[in-house]
Order: sequence, then structure tokens, then C-alpha cells
Amino acid sequence: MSILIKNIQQLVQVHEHNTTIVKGSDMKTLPVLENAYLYIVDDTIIEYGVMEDCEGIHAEKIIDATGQIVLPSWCDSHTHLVYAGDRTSEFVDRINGLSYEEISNKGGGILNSAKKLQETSEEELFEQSLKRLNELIAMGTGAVEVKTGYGLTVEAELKMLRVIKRLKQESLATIIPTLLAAHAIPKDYKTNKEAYIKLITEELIPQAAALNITHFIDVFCEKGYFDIEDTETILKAGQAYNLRPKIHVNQFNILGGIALGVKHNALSVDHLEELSSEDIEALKTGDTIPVALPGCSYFLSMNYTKARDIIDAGLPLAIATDYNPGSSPSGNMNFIVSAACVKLKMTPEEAINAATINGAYAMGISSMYGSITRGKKANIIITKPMKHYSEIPYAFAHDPIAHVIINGQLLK
Ligand SMILES: N=CN[C@@H](CCC(=O)O)C(=O)O
Ligand SMILES: [Zn+2]
Repeated sequence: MSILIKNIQQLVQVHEHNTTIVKGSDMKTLPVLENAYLYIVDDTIIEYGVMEDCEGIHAEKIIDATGQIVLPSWCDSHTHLVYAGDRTSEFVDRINGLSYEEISNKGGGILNSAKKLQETSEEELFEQSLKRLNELIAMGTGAVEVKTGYGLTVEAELKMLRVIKRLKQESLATIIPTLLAAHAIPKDYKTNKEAYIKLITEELIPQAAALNITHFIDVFCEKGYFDIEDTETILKAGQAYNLRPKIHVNQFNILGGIALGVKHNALSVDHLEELSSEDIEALKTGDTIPVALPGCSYFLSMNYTKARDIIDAGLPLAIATDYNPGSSPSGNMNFIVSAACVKLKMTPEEAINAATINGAYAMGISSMYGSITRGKKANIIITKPMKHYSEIPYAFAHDPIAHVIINGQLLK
């Protein structure tokens, strides 16, 4: 199947060469072609250019994008979209004054989701998750990372991995699975955290690796969850099975997780609502990308990641939804791009770079996704009529998406 999109008002994030990450002041640049065309064959971007050069290109489907913007689909590098039920009662508890920590200390939080997930059948979990995934795709997301971490037993974590595998098989979206068994200490191990860590390192990681579904290992490195030593033990066990770290750090407290992540060549360190100058220095020494999650800061009314300090230090930054039932029950990347501008003080160019090419980097797929480049996968957003891409973050909470193409197929 070939598709020609013509008369595009602005074709955004066009890279002649295969750029895989954008850092520091370069994030202010978003390459754009005005009055352009884009030509797709099967699942691949074949050609693009200005309309004057479009003559002679024939396609089975022609889309006239007059007055519309075309850009690569969002790359959401941090989600927990496989979960059971919801946590609306905790939402109300927080409105009434309880903190995230207090809710979690009384058995709510991640343990609440783990109980629900353990009691939910694999089929039902798949159906609930597929519905969420399809909603994300309609909102412009074409590639998405999905974590385990609401199983917290060997059996339930493997169930989550199998659900993620099935999503990968049955959806056109690109799915990157991550093993996050170290998301919380299960109730039965409350007074024996070491035994749970042993279960993860000696039983779960080998069994998960044997399924060959995930290439990444995550840990929630935080007070009351997994400390630096625990995190290092789990990362090392994962690395022995070729699982690369992608970790939750600095959400509430600075424990040294960023330096640890860089030391272990983590692909990304995510959250960073708290951030020190030492953390910035540590990031400068490696290839680990920091990932900000402004939806979580919004929902929990917490600090926002100091994006300016990160970018102005010459570092790259990605933004992601952190879609999960407790701290960020929205997978809308359009909102995240807007929140990055309004709350993280990122320009629209920086925010779109962070949500496309850098999001792809944070999933290890930026050689094939995240920009309009010949040979890359055809994951494309066509917006509703607008004059400039800045209107995407400007008109916050509006739906800017008219059509999405995933893997070369027009889905909306
Ligand atoms: N902080 C750890 N994990 C999730 C929240 C999980 C939950 O509350 O269910 C996060 O990234 O925000
Ligand atoms: Zn998370």
C-alpha cells in the first residue's frame, strides 16, 4: 500500500540524516518543511519534499493535508498501561488531604493495583489494556514502552509480560516491554525485603529472560521501596541476562539513583522531580537520557522536573506520560507536550523533540522512529487544521489529531 500526503502546511521533524537523539541547545531546533509532501510505501517513509517536487509521484491513497501539520507519532517511553481496574478512591482520598505516601502506607498505591491484577484473568487484563492502547494510538502515540510491576509475584509478573507480548502481536503500535518486578515490596515480604529481592534475582529474572519478551529491567529506587544497594543488586542480576536498566529515580528523594543508572549504562533515568547539581554532572558522563513525567507532577501536585537545568547543561531530555492508575491516569501525549511547555518551561520545539526523537531514544528505537527520515517507519500524525505546530501545546486539553498512520496504515 502506498500513501501520498500532499499540500502539508508544515512537515515537522524532518531529518535528512538518521538523527537518533537531540541534546541541549539543539533541542530548540525543529526542522520543518513548509508546503510539503510525504510519500509512504508499506510501513516505510520513502520520500518527502516541497510540493513543487511532488510531480510524478503516484500512490494508491492520496491525502490532501491542506492547512494541516504532519509530524512523527509520539514516542511514549514510560508507561504502566497494563493494569486492572482503577484507583479512583485514592484520587478522592488525596483530594481530601492524604498524601501518595500515606495512601501507600495504608496498603493502597501499587499494592492495591497488584491485588487487583492478581485477581484478574489474563484475558480480562489483555482486554482492558488493549482498550487503553487503542485510545493512546488515537491520540497520536505510535510507539510505547509498557512496564510490568503490578504483579509482584513470579506468576503475576509473567502474566503481565505475556499480556504485553500479546499487545505487541495484536497492535500495529511498537511496544517496548520492561520488567519492573522491583516496583514495591509485596505485603507478604514486608518484613523480609531481601527475600523478595532474591525471588526477583534468582527466579523471576531468569524465567522472564527465558520468555525473551523484554530487554529492559526497571527498579523503583526510592525510600520505602528499593534503596541504592537493592537497586544495584537487581540491575546487576538483570544485566547478567542482557536486560538494560531503565529506572525510576528521584521521584520523592535523591538517593543517588541517577549516578547509579549512568554507572550501569541505563538507557534512561525517569521521573527526576527532585534533581541536584551532582545528578546533572553524573548525566554528563554517560549516554543515559533523563525522562521527565509532567503528568505525574500534575496529578500528584508535586515538583516538576527542572527541564531548563537539564537542557541548559547541554543534556538531552525526553518526556513521557507515565500512564498508570495511581500517579498519572492519562496516556495523552498531547497534554504532556503542553505541560512540558507550560510547567517545564520548554519551548514547543524542545517539547516536540522530547516527545518524538528523544522519546524514541529512551526506548532504544530512534534509528527507526521519531523523525521524518527516509527509511524510517511510517508512524505519522496528521493534525486538525492549524497554522503552526505550536498550536498543539498551546491549545491544551484539545484533541489536535485528525488522522494517525501506524506502520504505514491509516488507522483514524
Ligand atoms: N513511582 C512509581 N511507579 C509509578 C506509580 C505507580 C502507582 O502509583 O501505581 C510511577 O512511575 O509514578
Ligand atoms: Zn513509572
